[in-house]
Amino acid sequence: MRTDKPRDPVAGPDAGPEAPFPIRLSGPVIKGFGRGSKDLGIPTANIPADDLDNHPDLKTGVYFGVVALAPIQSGENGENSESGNGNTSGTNAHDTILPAVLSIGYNPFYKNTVRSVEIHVMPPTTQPSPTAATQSQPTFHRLPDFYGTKLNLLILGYIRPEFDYVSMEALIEDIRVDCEVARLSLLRAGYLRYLVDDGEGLEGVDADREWLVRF
Ligand SMILES: Cc1cc2nc3c(=O)[nH]c(=O)nc-3n(C[C@H](O)[C@H](O)[C@H](O)COP(=O)(O)O)c2cc1C
Ligand SMILES: Nc1ncnc2c1ncn2[C@@H]1O[C@H](COP(=O)(O)OP(=O)(O)O)[C@@H](O)[C@H]1O
Ligand SMILES: [Mg+2]
Repeated sequence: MRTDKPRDPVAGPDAGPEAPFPIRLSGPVIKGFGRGSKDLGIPTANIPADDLDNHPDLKTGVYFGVVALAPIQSGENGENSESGNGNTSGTNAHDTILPAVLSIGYNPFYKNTVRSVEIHVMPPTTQPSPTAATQSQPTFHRLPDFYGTKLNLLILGYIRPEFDYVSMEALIEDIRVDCEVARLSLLRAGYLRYLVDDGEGLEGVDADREWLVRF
């Protein structure tokens, strides 16, 4: 169970990801238990946990990183189904590397028996955070549904273990703080370079950014 200890505002070393990070996971977005949006108001894109077999030492918990979504396929007549997809964020998620916060594990609050990998995609860091404590009514980022789309995820750091909670409100509040920790963590130069090309030409970073948008 979570204690009332104040949370650290950032996670991971300031200089940038430290081994075993960055970790690459990818897969098609699959159906979960349908709780993220319905119960919590926090959509999470679930991907198969199979890739975790390559990382047997990776513990369950909450992590931050960056994601990219495969481009939307053109329709039968060659038209792009992008138009009218209801994306109100002002950016095309399918063109962009976006910040993310994720949980890997058994969701102790719900007592799942299978391990899941669930990613909450956040708005670009250039936009105001919808989950900031200063918002009168914090809300979680929502895109048009993208089930079946291939998603590439680069995990850059560990935030905390998974907990059980006394109430759903307490779980939601902790996930809200996770979003803020992820955002502030990614705004440091050593992490921001995964979201935005900093022109430094760092070999590992460039290779990871290229991998992210290769589908
Ligand atoms: C950043 C983040 C942190 C989470 N932390 C916890 C946690 O500590 N304990 C828990 O039981 N579930 C946690 N969850 C998982 C939620 O309970 C989960 O997203 C919800 O059950 C939705 O599942 P679904 O995708 O199967 O619908 C977390 C999810 C996210 C995105
Ligand atoms: N910001 C977002 N992050 C992740 N998924 C999102 C987001 N906005 C919309 N979605 C969509 O919502 C779905 C997840 O909703 P959720 O309620 O967690 O259902 P499920 O239990 O099927 O995973 C994702 O698969 C995706 O299609
Ligand atoms: Mg989900």
